[in-house]
Amino acid sequence: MKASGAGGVPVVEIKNLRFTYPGIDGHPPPGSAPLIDEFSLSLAAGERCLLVGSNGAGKTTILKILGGKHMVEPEMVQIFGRSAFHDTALTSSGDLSYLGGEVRHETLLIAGDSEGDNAHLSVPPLPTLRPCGRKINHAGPVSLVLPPRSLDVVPGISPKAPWLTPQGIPPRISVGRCLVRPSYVLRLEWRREVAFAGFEVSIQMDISAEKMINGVSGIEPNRRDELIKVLDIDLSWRMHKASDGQRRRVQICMGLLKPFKVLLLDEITVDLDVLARADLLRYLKKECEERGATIIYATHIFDGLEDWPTHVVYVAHGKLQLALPLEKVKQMSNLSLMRTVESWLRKERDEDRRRRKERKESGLPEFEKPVKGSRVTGDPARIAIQVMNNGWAAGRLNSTVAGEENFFLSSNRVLRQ
Ligand SMILES: Nc1ncnc2c1ncn2[C@@H]1O[C@H](COP(=O)(O)OP(=O)(O)OP(=O)(O)O)[C@@H](O)[C@H]1O
Repeated sequence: MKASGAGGVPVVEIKNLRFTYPGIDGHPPPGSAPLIDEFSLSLAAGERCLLVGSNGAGKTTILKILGGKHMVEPEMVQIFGRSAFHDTALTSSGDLSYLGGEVRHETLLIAGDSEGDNAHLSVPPLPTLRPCGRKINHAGPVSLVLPPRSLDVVPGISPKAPWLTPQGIPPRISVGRCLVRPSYVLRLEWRREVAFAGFEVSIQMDISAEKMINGVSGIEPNRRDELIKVLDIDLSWRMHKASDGQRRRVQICMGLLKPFKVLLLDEITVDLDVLARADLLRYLKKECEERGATIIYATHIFDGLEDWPTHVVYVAHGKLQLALPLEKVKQMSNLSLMRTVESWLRKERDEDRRRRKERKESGLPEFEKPVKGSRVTGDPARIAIQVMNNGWAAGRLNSTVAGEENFFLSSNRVLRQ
């Protein structure tokens, strides 16, 4: 099934997307079913797509793939005809913006050593990413590997890793008792249970909202002022003392400062009061109508959304179920949008229950057993070749380490001082 924008050139194009969360072994276990499968969608400039589905349906995964956070084959997901994962300029320019929800995937830069510009083809296997005795046992996907001279395209270098600067990385980095000679930088992601602003700056430290917002350079002052007004931000708020909703407003403001062309929103309005949410939705609609921005918004909150989207996309079990213009949805059902979606989800749940009952009655386990350690994206034959070429399939490296220890340095040539 496929949704098409109103005849315009597609800005967002998903073609037969197939994705399974990769793991550290880099190989697909036999029989693993893809999490997202045969998913196609196309959206044009100015369109606002509401992405709906039950918990675990795959909405966040789809948004993150669109945001270039998971590797898929380039032709499967294109933004302005470019692969979001491979073409990092899409996000670094601000053209493509992802604003995540409560549990945010934070970026981690790892320096290591590998030869040449094709560093991304020779990422060392996981064990070599454990220098200094630090254990990496829980992870985010490897989303980007860059040779150091590409470092300036990585947005939001964390101030917690002062050795990483937009100018490049020094020839030697000292970490604890280790001296690392890096020639590539790995960008990993991992889940973190605290709110973060875009730009990888913690928004729970003792810093004013003003400093955070004005600290982003190259922003058009009128746009900044308008966002501060729309989100009703008091610039004197100290972030460590702000309420969840106040912090969330600053996070959203920072995520919208650059005039995005495509915005991916993964439920970010949970902490907002009714007024803030309504004003934000109005602002986003205006961005689409006046600037031709395209927005995909995954949410479970339908308040104020009745006439907001131009399209509604329903995903269940990683598969596209419906992708329709809002008018078509309204023609299909006399109910409100929320009640319509509720009826879809109810039907899906009843189907699931019926299937489980049938399995049980025929002596099978009620729930299908997930294959552990699922691994691969795209066509298995092609992936096999990629794995052979680079010794690395997109993997997840999860970190349970918090605070200062968030930043790992790794190398397959770690020198002792
Ligand atoms: N890092 C991960 N590794 C393996 N599986 C994952 C990972 N993240 C999510 N999943 C699985 O992928 C499926 C889809 O998750 P996803 O977060 O995309 O769903 P969602 O539709 O956004 O759900 P919700 O509405 O609850 O936010 C779930 O079954 C989830 O368990």
